[in-house]
Amino acid sequence: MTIARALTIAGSDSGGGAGIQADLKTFQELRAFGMSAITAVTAQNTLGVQGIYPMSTEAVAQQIDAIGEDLGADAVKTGMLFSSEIIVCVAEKLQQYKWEKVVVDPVMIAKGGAALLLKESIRALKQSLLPLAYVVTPNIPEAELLTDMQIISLEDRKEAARKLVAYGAKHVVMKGGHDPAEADEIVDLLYDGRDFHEFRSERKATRHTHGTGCTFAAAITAELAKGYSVIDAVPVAKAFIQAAIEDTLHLGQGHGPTNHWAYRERRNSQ
Ligand SMILES: Nc1ncnc2c1ncn2[C@@H]1O[C@H](COP(=O)(O)OP(=O)(O)O)[C@@H](O)[C@H]1O
Ligand SMILES: Cc1ncc(COP(=O)(O)OP(=O)(O)O)c(N)n1
Repeated sequence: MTIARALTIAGSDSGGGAGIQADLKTFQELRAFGMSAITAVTAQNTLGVQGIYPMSTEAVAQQIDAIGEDLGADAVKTGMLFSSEIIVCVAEKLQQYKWEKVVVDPVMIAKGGAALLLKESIRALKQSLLPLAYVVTPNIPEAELLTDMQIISLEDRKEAARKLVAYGAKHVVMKGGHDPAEADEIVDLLYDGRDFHEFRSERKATRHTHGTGCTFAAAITAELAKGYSVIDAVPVAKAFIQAAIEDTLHLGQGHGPTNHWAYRERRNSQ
């Protein structure tokens, strides 16, 4: 039996809804063996981010080496990278181990407003990491900052996706959760450098969406690790996050986490 191996390089969320914790839960639920390299430790819960403690680049590099020299990875996801130094270090390691199935979730600002990436590091993300991205998964505000353009319409999103491919990403999945129109339907847009594909779902009226972006990108990563194509991975990730949002856990006093076992439970009961 072949075991799909998925590595996440991201920050730790003590509240368990986003970051490394969301990624590993998602990998496990989708039957990929999860591994991690932690870039920063955050003290965080459903009310917000209370503290950020970045790791040294030596510590990040050593964790990645520990996996690259022994277990290996079929797909890699990057999340919160915090600084230009960590971005450059991760980019070097991705190249050293020749990892190609790389999902870059360009995490910048948490829902509560905390900066998870230093403003001056957006340039490093663009220059060092985007050319290595097999898939990049920005939300609309992240896509705006990466492309220096305002995104209002679907046409704007398409223009931004073309720019991201011009920067070197092979595929763009632009998430629609932050659509300024707040429409009843959410459209996540996939661009493969040639064609656009729209993935539509019902917008749930809930405050329990902490970690949706991490979970969605981790689900894509798990599917890629298992050998599926991007066009096949995105609908699975979409069904995974929809179930995780709908079957809410009602945890915490603020933006609660999503339910990472909902997708499996739904399938088991079919
Ligand atoms: N209220 C919601 N109802 C249903 N799906 C949602 C909702 N909010 C976000 N999603 C889905 O969750 C994923 C993450 O979206 P988004 O919120 O845009 O990203 P991020 O968490 O990075 O800000 C996307 O697939 C999006 O369609
Ligand atoms: C440690 C850590 N990494 C990433 C995030 C952002 O996660 P995201 O999925 O974008 O969800 P929100 O924070 O926006 O709800 C995070 N909060 N912490």
